[in-house]
Amino acid sequence: MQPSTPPPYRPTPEKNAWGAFLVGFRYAFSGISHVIRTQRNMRVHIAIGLIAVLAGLLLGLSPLEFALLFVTMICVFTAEMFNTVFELCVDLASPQYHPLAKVAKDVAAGAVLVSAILAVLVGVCLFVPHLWTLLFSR
Ligand SMILES: Nc1ncnc2c1ncn2[C@@H]1O[C@H](COP(=O)(O)OP(=O)(O)OP(=O)(O)O)[C@@H](O)[C@H]1O
Repeated sequence: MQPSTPPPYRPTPEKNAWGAFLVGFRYAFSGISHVIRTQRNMRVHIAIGLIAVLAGLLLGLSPLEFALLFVTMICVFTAEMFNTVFELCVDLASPQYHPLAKVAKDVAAGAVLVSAILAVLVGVCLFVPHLWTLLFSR
């Protein structure tokens, strides 16, 4: 028996521009929720981000320092989200083992690692001076 091919994707047309705009948000939130539910690493990134924000509040980071912290956090979150996109696309295109599939997934995972290293470096630059002042200045 021939495997049945799924029907082609046809987006449902929205009645008006506002409807299309709001539906776009719904899809985007559904994507964010999917990554949080399915990716343990994403939950770890969020937890570390929240701890960093809390530490920033306690140590009195400046607005500019907070801006840098938020930019760095979003870099890590988006890297993890794109990593998930690549994993899903690779699994869709190549469910069997393929050397190119391996390279694609490894590079995507490498991008998350690079962004996480950046976050650690930024964290050190932001927090160490404040901790230093707190601990050693009288
Ligand atoms: N189709 C494939 N062909 C070749 N190698 C693959 C394939 N799928 C996965 N791999 C290899 O296995 C590794 C882990 O892949 P997997 O899809 O399990 O990602 P993961 O990092 O474990 O995902 P998650 O973030 O969901 O934990 C990839 O980095 C890649 O080296």
